[in-house]
Amino acid sequence: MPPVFRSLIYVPADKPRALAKARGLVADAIIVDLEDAVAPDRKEDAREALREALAEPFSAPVLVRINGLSSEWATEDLLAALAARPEGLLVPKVESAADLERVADALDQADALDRISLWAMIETPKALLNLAEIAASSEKLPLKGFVLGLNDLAKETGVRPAHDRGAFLPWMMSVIAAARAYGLVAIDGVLNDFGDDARLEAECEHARALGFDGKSLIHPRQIDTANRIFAPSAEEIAEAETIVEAFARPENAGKGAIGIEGRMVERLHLHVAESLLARARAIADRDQA
Ligand SMILES: CC(C)(COP(=O)(O)OP(=O)(O)OC[C@H]1O[C@@H](n2cnc3c(N)ncnc32)[C@H](O)[C@@H]1OP(=O)(O)O)[C@@H](O)C(=O)NCCC(=O)NCCSC(=O)C[C@H](O)C(=O)O
Ligand SMILES: [Mg+2]
Repeated sequence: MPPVFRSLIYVPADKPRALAKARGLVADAIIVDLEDAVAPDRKEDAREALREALAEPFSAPVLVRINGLSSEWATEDLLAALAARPEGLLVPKVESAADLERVADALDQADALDRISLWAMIETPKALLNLAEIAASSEKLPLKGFVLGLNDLAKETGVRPAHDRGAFLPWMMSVIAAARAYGLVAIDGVLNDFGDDARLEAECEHARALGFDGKSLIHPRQIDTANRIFAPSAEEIAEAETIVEAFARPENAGKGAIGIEGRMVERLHLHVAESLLARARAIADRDQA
């Protein structure tokens, strides 16, 4: 089954009510945050809350976002995260493959390399310049995906975020190219205006059209929109079924390209259709769980 990551919601580790709520949310992953959502003087409390929270099950896989590797909190965060046994670690401000190797070494020492996946935040100019080597590190490290950090990218580059996200487009597409080259999941950045449903819908449609698998979120009200837009629509499923059925007909056996309703359809489209149907099945399974 292909992985399903339509919606990944950040939850500040030091907000007990939000953590309690997150346990039952229908997001595809929960990111318990020790980094930017937690004030410097709350870092220790947040680590303690993380340990307590992960002692009980969540309805979705949990990733823990540690503080940046160059921060004073990184080592303690790593230890706390490893003890809490999440499904994944989200590493912010990754700038090179060497950064991920450092985290993987810590996982290795804790005998956790085979049970905790790594996710890299792409949110600095150096990460953009080093995307190829960061993605290629997945050949030896348990790197599962990229999560865009558009707030930090705006801060670090001077880009002024606009509704159409035009200035981010080349970087977003570079992330998609690097992710696809190495079979990684690609997740769009957050929309800070969590009360703006129309803008959320537009950003999800935009990200899906660019090839992203899902969106990172900051508020529970954003989950349903992301889950709906990053899932294949009924129309797309029907179209994919038509293609699969057409290629299965005896008269089309051995043909590389066929015509369906006035349109050329090649075997590569059959593979796209089969992937879409597999994703739709995986999402149906996830939604029933
Ligand atoms: C953004 C918020 C601070 C808004 O909080 P608030 O005004 O309190 O929201 P509500 O009153 O509407 O909350 C309603 C109930 O929902 C719960 N809630 C709110 N947010 C979450 C959440 N993220 N997960 C789970 N539950 C949540 C509240 O507890 C209320 O429930 P109850 O108390 O029972 O009534 C707040 O939403 C928030 O803190 N969001 C997460 C912020 C965060 O994590 N930020 C860091 C990640 S984003 C980032 O860093 C991006 C990246 O790195 C980049 O560079 O771009
Ligand atoms: Mg950030």
